[in-house]
Amino acid sequence: MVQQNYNGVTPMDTFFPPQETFVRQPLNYHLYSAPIPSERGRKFFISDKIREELTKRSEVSHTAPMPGQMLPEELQGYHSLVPMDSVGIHKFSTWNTMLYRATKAADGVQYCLRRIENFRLASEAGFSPVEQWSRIRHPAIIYVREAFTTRAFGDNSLVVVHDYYPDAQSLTDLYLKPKAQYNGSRLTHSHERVQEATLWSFIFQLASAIKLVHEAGMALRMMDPSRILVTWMTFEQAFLNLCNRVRISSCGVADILTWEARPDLAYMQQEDIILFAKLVMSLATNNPSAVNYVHKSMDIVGRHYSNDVVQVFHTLMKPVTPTMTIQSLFETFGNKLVLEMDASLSAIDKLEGDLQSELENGRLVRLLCKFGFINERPEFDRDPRWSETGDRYIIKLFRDYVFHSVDESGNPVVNLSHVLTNLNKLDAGTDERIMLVSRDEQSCLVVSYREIKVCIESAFA
Ligand SMILES: Nc1ncnc2c1ncn2[C@@H]1O[C@H](COP(=O)(O)OP(=O)(O)OP(=O)(O)O)[C@@H](O)[C@H]1O
Repeated sequence: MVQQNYNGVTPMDTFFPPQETFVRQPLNYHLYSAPIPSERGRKFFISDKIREELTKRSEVSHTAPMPGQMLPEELQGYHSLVPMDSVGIHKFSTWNTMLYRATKAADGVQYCLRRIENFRLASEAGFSPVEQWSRIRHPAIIYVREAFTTRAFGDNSLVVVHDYYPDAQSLTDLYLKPKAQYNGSRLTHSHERVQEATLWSFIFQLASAIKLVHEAGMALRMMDPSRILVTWMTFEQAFLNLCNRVRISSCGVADILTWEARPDLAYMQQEDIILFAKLVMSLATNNPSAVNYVHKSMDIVGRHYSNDVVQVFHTLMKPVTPTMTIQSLFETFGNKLVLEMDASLSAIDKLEGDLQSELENGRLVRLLCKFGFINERPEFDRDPRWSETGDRYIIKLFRDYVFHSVDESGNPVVNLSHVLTNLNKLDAGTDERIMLVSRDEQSCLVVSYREIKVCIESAFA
């Protein structure tokens, strides 16, 4: 490393003329960052809805297993297994499957483990699809991590590991199962209709996933609404169709279960398009078997959706020919795709705005921790000089000024802006002066934030 003194002079300067001295400007980040232009209004923290949603996810990802479940303690580097829902056994074609959330010891991240009971792998080559799937990266496909067989559950189980999205809900749960509602005094059951903008968003995300998979020389092989998970929903009506994120789960499982050395790829890809058509029709009509009543279903679609959606159905419902590809569907999308792109850009802006409003919090928490370390230390309880003299006295008065102010009738002042403004000015060490008065009003000090900051630094040290 080159030695440098305060004037920026290095031994090399003997050969070069002196450089202009660099004057370091103080960072001016003591006030909350301005909101991004597209944000309406100014707010200090992320919106309540997003906070609620994120908290719910965090809660779901921390649930403990019900007692009395005989689960392996450790499984190929995964631990803390928790069955993912109360339903227990699910069916994957004819196989019984169970879903677990588990933490991987190597990275501490939670994953979704799908266990297929009593499965015997005919040959190691049966795992080759997992390798292919692990190369597929698409925002609408849940990433396939690995697969292995195990006897840890007391049988021969196959386990396929996918990324885990806490609190994800399937399209079946959201749109194909009737929801109970009280209508006056009567209990009624109704479906939630998919809004047109949301339907488009689902169509684009899934069609784009199919396109990528087909271009990689593979097939999805299942597009069941119970396997398509919604991992993020629109919260604010004003931002209709923002952030409705769908992801295809369980990719690769069907390939292992029905492994063939030479699969008929063209046939499987055409099957994908048929399955996709069935899925979209089920969603648009809230009916899982809509495809069995095409005329009636098209009638419902025509009544609730625009001509552009009907056009998509006409393309999807055309008799499948060997030359038909998912690309032909993209040709019908037209400017709807542009609208979807605009919507996702707005979604990014919105999240960026929310991120920005949380930007300063970490810094303030660090400052509050410092206060916590300094104020009211029990080991100095018997030494009143600890907080009644010198630096610590100023810190104590400042703490009282920020947190324990009272109004003229003696009621506590609970004003978050007062706290945030003062902590920010303290953190920046501004030259502005404030008057600190002791509780008994016997002493009064006028100090700058810069001086208080120095006191805190030295008391902490
Ligand atoms: N990767 C994942 N991350 C988070 N949750 C998941 C994941 N995969 C599945 N789930 C959750 O587990 C539930 C059950 O998933 P599964 O794929 O078994 O579908 P299912 O509705 O049970 O269908 P079936 O009964 O036909 O098996 C999903 O609805 C979803 O809530």
